[in-house]
Amino acid sequence: MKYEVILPAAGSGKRMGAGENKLFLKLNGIPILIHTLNVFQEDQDCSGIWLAAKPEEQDDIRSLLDEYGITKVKSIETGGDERQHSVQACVKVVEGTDIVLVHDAARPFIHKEVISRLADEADRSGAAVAGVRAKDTMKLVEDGVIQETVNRENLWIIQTPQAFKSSVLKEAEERAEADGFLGTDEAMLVERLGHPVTIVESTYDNIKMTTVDDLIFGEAIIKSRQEEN
Ligand SMILES: Nc1ccn([C@@H]2O[C@H](COP(=O)(O)OP(=O)(O)OP(=O)(O)O)[C@@H](O)[C@H]2O)c(=O)n1
Ligand SMILES: C[C@](O)(CO)[C@H](O)COP(=O)(O)O
Repeated sequence: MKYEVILPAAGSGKRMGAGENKLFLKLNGIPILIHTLNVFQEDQDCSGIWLAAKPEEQDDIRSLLDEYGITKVKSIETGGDERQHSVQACVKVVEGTDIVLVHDAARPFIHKEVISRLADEADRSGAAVAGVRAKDTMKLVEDGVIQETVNRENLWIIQTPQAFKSSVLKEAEERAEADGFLGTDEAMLVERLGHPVTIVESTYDNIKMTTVDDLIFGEAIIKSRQEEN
């Protein structure tokens, strides 16, 4: 199933504490942003990439695209203060296919096979997100005190990509903007329309590079994949 992908890349990486956008940090000598872009550059089903980036970082990103031979980027839009605003900037202009994926530029290890299942499922149901089952015992805590142990059978940890029919994503973003609603992922915006969102089982190594520990995990994932090949 052919798709376009939106990659929000306009974050600050505060929790990484590197003093710069974490997407420029290198794993195995290559910037995190390029690892993520390479996944979609190499996927035959991806017909175009729409990036959101800070204005002052766009020239550096264009240089990286040239250096690493990334040719599928159709547009670099100006990101906003919140992730949702960055995604919104791209949703307003994305065109090309009926299926649109949104994927954190900070998740460089997504598998092609998961992307493919997400695009197929979005084509069938209109909205599908990647997720993994909660593995640990889960508790609801208030003011440092456990309120209850939550049945983890029904708990999923949600990742990106999140895949949508273009019309569903555009309506969800428009309604959120009009209502001043801010969510932490696109599924939340679609859920509030009353539209069902399906889960596609992903992998635990599709981590978001968020804190310094993730750089160590990231290097280990790359090493283990190199050993597999
Ligand atoms: N205003 C924002 C905030 C985030 N993002 C992007 O959304 C993805 C997930 O966000 P997160 O991991 O929270 O990144 P940061 O905002 O950079 O991190 P932090 O919250 O630690 O500052 C990243 O690819 C990030 O670049 C974005 O495009 N625009
Ligand atoms: C969209 C997301 O990756 C799903 O897990 C996540 O919500 C984004 O992370 P953030 O740290 O809340 O920006």
